[in-house]
Amino acid sequence: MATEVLKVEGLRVDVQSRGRSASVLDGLSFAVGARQCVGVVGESGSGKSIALRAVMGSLPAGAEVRAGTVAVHGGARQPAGEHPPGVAMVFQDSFAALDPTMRIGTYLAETVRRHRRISRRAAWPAMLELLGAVGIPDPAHRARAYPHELSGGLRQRTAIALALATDPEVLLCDEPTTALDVTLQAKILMLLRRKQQESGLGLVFVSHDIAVIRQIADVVAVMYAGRIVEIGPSADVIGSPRHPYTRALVAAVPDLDHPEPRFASIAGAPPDPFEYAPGCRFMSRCSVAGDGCSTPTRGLDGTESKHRSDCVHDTITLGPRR
Ligand SMILES: Nc1ncnc2c1ncn2[C@@H]1O[C@H](COP(=O)(O)OP(=O)(O)OP(=O)(O)O)[C@@H](O)[C@H]1O
Repeated sequence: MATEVLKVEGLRVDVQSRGRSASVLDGLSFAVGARQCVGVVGESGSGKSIALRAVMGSLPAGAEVRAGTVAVHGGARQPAGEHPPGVAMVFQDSFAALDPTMRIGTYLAETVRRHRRISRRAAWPAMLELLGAVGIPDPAHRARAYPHELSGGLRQRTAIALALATDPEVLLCDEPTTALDVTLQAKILMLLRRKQQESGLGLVFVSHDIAVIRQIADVVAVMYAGRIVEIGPSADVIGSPRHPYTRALVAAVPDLDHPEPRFASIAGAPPDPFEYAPGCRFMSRCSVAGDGCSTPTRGLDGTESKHRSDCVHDTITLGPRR
């Protein structure tokens, strides 16, 4: 792998509800190289957002990091839960990222000024350049708008510009293009790709849309019930999935070349985190589950695992497949 810009190891996050506690992330480990994009897919509730927020050090109330480390740019491993330097995030909800009381140009220019330690006068054109780079038409005019005066698409692009204003080495993106139309989505993906090439930016890109992930990700991590169940080069994971869950997920994508595209869905629902049973969490929905899938074992990182290295059907790791 190229220079590693982010390494996450053994991340565990617990949430509390009515006096009970559940691990919604369980021993998550992955790495991102410079210019690399790690795409994260999985059903709703699998822990994609919580994973990014835990790495960013901005978990919602009620969620807490219980274990794990984060290292940036080959530096020392730090306990997860603090905002690591050089890491920025684009949230699903772009409203939350912007200050509703400030014109977007003022807010963005202020971020640029503080980060680059330049004068207000110098920050203004730099801000306009950023707005232009994310495809905002007529930046000088738009810069005077307040967040609520912008369409969802323009606001989302402003949020991306804001994240890029800090010149991050790693950008965590939580469904940043989901609300945008296909053309705009493609533009944003191209912009992120360009940033990767220009500045070596490493990306972690969460999406429920495998088509988008296939377009942007070099590596795909598939999450199920708080664990990564399969991770590897995207062509392999999407093209020839090994884990029964990944297979079901890929099979659920409609065949868009078919005259009448049809969605298949995965029967059943993911387990409630407060009810996680020992062993494989996909077992109850798995078409090939058998004896032994409910026996807990320990993975290399010490976490209970039936889903990863010891799934009877798969051995799922980064790197070339034999
Ligand atoms: N603030 C919170 N308090 C308690 N539980 C939470 C909190 N936020 C998330 N959870 C729980 O953590 C688990 C993972 O949620 P998360 O939002 O990370 O899933 P996701 O994969 O990002 O889903 P989606 O695709 O719908 O955004 C879920 O079971 C969710 O109910």
